[in-house]
Amino acid sequence: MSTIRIGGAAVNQTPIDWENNVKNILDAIEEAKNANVEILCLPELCITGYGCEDLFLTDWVAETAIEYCFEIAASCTDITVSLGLPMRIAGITYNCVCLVENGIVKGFSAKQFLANEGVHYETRWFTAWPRNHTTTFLYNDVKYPFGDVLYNVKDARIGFEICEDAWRTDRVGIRHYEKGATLVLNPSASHFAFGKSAIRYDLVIGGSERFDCTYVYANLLGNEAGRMIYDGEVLIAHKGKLIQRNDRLSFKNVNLIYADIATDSAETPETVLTQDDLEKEFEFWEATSLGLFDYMRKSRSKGFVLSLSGGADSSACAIMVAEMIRKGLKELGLTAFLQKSNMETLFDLPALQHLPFEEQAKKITAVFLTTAYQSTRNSGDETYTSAKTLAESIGATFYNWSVDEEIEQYKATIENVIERPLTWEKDDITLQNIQARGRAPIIWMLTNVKQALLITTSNRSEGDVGYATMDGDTAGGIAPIAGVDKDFIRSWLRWAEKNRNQHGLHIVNKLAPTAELRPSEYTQTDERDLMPYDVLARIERKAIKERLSPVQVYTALLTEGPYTKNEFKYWVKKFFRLWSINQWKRERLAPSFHMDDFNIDPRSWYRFPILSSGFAKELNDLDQLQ
Ligand SMILES: Nc1ncnc2c1ncn2[C@@H]1O[C@H](COP(=O)(O)OP(=O)(O)OC[C@H]2O[C@@H]([n+]3cccc(C(=O)O)c3)[C@H](O)[C@@H]2O)[C@@H](O)[C@H]1O
Ligand SMILES: Nc1ncnc2c1ncn2[C@@H]1O[C@H](COP(=O)(O)OP(=O)(O)OP(=O)(O)O)[C@@H](O)[C@H]1O
Ligand SMILES: NC(=O)CC[C@H](N)C(=O)O
Repeated sequence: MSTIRIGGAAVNQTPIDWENNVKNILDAIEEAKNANVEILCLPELCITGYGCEDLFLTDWVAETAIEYCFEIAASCTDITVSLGLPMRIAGITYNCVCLVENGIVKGFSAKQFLANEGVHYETRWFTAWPRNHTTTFLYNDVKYPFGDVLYNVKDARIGFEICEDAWRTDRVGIRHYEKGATLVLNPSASHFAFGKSAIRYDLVIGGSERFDCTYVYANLLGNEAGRMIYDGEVLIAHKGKLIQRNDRLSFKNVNLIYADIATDSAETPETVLTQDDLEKEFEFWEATSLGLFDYMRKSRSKGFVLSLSGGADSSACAIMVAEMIRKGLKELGLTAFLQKSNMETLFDLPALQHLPFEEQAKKITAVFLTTAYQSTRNSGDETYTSAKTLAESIGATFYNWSVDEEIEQYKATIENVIERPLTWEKDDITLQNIQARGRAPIIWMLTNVKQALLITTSNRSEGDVGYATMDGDTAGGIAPIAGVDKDFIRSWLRWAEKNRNQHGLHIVNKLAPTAELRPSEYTQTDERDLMPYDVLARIERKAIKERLSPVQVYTALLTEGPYTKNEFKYWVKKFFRLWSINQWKRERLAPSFHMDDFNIDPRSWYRFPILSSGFAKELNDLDQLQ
């Protein structure tokens, strides 16, 4: 039986980091050649990185990319490789892939369906290539086929579906099948979102069945450019069966898999795999760990600083950094993990090497994560104990100080100039906000000392309704949990205590979320200030993801229960009112990771005017309903 060995590799690229990107590509090719892979698929736009944004409109990025493309091509001896790059022809940019066979460029295929939904804005940079149209591209006096091209390599006839090309009902593979393709390669840059892998399985396995072909799918890997995380999924399917897949969300730079396909028989290979079906909590843990690791090293920061209140949000962020370290150590090993973090000079490696795993992880966490509990007179003992217990359990450095004196000083200065005392009855928000702001300068100061990243603990529910003090608890450079709602964060913490053995969470998981900004006699809780978090999450989904009007949201909630009409009406009005006046805060939040099937970040998924009527007519219509 004659077979062909086909592979796909995920690579962890960074926009215009030519050295890193080319090295990863060459390493993937080398690894593939060592494994006798004959045809290798690499991800979309892997030479430049997918997230170059308006750089795709420059001439020089495309010019540099094509130079690197030919340089890499020269080293592709004894193998066929696909290389993704932007190409500019007569001032128009196309999203392309180059096929190289044994060191020779065979041609270029251009993307026909551009991704322009949710987090994708490809039509801003690229022009879609018309189907069935082929031209030539002239480079160094040689003409190469360009456009909707099919390639004959060994016994295979190769066609490309470049990511979104496969996501349409009228997908490009249909025409490739009609033209006799036997192998479809799919170089992708498909952002991570909960449960999204299942859709890819349908496209890949379904495509291989429908087109009676072998199908190779290779996604980008890692937090490429700041907000989007790519899970590095690689799938190989043959005539309706999944025959190879990799582990997603790896900390490695290159993640290669391959399979042997019979070219002279209709038989399907013996090993048939099922879907890598991860639960949402597990995916959140893995994706956020990888997102943080890449963000830290690509921003050249030395670890993280966190204002740790002992409540759910800051504790979730602390656990994520601890998990990032443990995952990195397990996957890469001690030396490689510290080297990749650019932090190895901060450690005595020989001393660390002899420690058991958890001891090692704790010592590293002490350097990577510095936390501080910052009390005011309204802080409770329980939150202090919770913060301290958690920090100790993961090994983070923990400081405890009071910011009361500074806050009292600010208060006295203002009282002096306005010539009246500030009181909780009259000045509630002012007195709350100064406490949240009083914590910001000193935690930023510690962050500067450490040359670290300040984590902001903002979550999506808070972002919906602006329940945070600007330049206070929003202070920070990265917001790792801003892509998920508070209800989910709380359930994830319970999951992490049980499933990740994070025993330090036992106090956090018993506390009711509170800002702890009012004196204790006011018994402040988030849900009293706002509404039950599960209702907030339900309204958010209907209003933002499903794009329903206030009346439509209210009507849908009534069918679900279990609250009264008046309660729902009050909360829906509150949501839309707070949502609209707080758009400016969402514009100013630190970069956050896209996690769910929607988010509220105006720079990635959801755009909304900063100034608007505040749904005046729509909320009035809701009021009129019986
Ligand atoms: N469109 C716009 N563009 C620019 N600025 C705009 C603006 N609209 C209002 N503003 C300004 O925004 C300011 C008000 O915003 P800001 O000072 O942030 O304060 P604000 O949103 O009024 O209040 C903060 C809220 O967050 C809650 N909080 C704070 C801290 C921590 C926690 C917690 O859960 O731990 C909760 C607190 O209970 C309160 O409900 C005003 O000065 C207003 O002029
Ligand atoms: N006593 C404190 N010490 C240190 N940081 C604090 C303190 N109180 C609040 N913060 C900071 O302000 C952020 C916002 O508070 P918020 O109440 O929204 O979150 P949380 O306390 O982590 O969780 P929860 O809302 O469940 O109590 C905290 O995550 C933390 O970073
Ligand atoms: N790069 C792309 O074409 C991505 C689009 C595709 N719909 C995805 O989300 O995976």
